[in-house]
Amino acid sequence: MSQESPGDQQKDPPAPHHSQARGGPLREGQTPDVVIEPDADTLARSVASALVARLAAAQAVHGTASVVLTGGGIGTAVLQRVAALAAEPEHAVVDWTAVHVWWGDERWVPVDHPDRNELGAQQALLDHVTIDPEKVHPMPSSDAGYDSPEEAAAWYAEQLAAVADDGGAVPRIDVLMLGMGPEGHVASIFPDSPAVTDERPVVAVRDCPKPPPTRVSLGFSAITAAEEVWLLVSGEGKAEAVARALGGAEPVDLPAAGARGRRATRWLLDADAAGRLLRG
Ligand SMILES: O=C(O)[C@H](O)[C@@H](O)[C@H](O)[C@H](O)COP(=O)(O)O
Repeated sequence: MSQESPGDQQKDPPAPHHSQARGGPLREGQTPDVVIEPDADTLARSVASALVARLAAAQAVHGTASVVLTGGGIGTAVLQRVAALAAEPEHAVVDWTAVHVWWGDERWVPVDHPDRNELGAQQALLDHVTIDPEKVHPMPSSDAGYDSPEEAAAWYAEQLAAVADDGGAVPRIDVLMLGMGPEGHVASIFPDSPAVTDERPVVAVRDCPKPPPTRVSLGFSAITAAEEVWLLVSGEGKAEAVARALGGAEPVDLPAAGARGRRATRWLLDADAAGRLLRG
């Protein structure tokens, strides 16, 4: 994204790194942006720069910023790059003590389990910046004292609602990042699963086809309440799902197709993940 960053709202979208998706039953104003970088490392660097810029801009307007993190390889690589930027005085433009940090999903495992997305985010970013612990909102772990993931999901929904300033269910979320599985799952919303149609902002997910089988996830009502949804996708194994999502797949078949932001939806891809998109 040397020419265009996904967080830059001011510029017109130039080719070749930035093109409009075609097809699909999208309403006006919902057409996703597609950004294609040559490889995963370049993608992580450019998304990190864009995220820092977007959060700094949100802080300039609102005083605080709010981000939803994702696990996964590219999501974690982005956080590592954000930490690197925070260590460079000329790029340390985000006040991390004024950032609300949320998660898109979490595995129902003990707090110190390596599968926890929270642990990955701590190691990649949160241990390397000065944060306000009151503004960091991990999803509960299985050993946190909740009887069930359903109870934990309800608690997380309360946390979101508690800081929503308009009496709504979800606070302003400036950027919500999602990885995508090769079959099109986002957060822990899997194809043909009850979470696809669950209208609650936070849901318990059981019998996941990918281990661990039990999780807590934001639902579509929370995901689509975000100002901007950024889908971070790298690798050839995702290329078909990317093409189907941008080609108008139904969210029940391919949940990533239902991940849309209020103001922007950005598909941030490496060349391998973009390999089956039609050009021209
Ligand atoms: O267990 C999961 O549900 C996955 O970890 C998922 O949340 C992840 O974000 C995507 O599958 C993308 O992961 P990659 O970026 O590693 O491909």
